[in-house]
Amino acid sequence: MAGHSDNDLGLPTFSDPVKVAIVIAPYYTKISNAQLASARGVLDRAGVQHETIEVPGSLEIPAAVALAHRMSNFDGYVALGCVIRGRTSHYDVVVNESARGLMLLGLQGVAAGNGIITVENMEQAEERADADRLDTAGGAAVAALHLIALARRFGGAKKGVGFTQDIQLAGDSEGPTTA
Ligand SMILES: Nc1c(NC[C@H](O)[C@H](O)[C@H](O)CO)[nH]c(=O)[nH]c1=O
Ligand SMILES: CC(=O)[C@@H](O)COP(=O)(O)O
Repeated sequence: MAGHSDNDLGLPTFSDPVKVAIVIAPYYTKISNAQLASARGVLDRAGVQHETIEVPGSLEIPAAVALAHRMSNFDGYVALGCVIRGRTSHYDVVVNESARGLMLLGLQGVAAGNGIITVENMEQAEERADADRLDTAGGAAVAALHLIALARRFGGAKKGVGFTQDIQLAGDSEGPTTA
């Protein structure tokens, strides 16, 4: 089990191939190496194909997910990063806007697990990146897989979730991008 949860949903199984993008901001090498190892381990155990996309910082992760979702054929995404509070309010910008971006994509039907660690110091980051302790990266990979399974269970739902409008992206002839 990842994080503080005492509930383990296990790994979903898939009858058709699944392709996942790990989108990582390797801001702190030791942390990102641990995150990658855990997330890749979960995806390998699930029998899922995956590839890794790197961006400079966590603030770029939602845009990278949106670009990949629009221009490639991934079934889901695992967002990995580590944001450690500094001496200004920039921490709040990075944390809040990366989370908001991923949530908005999720509400548009993008299957994304958020494994961006948001902490006060490196000690807290190490505890959350450690696969044998809080394992937030593994948890994000499991979350993405469950959202992919949900999308397939609903048959790749095409209509919106009711309170968001699918965004018609410029140049999209087939209509809004959905999962
Ligand atoms: N301080 C951290 C950052 N900051 C960089 C931003 O994410 C972004 O790349 C920059 O503002 C340019 O747009 N990013 C992290 O992932 N972690 C940090 O601790
Ligand atoms: C999360 C950040 O952007 C932060 O690390 C930057 O540090 P500072 O707020 O001291 O500029």
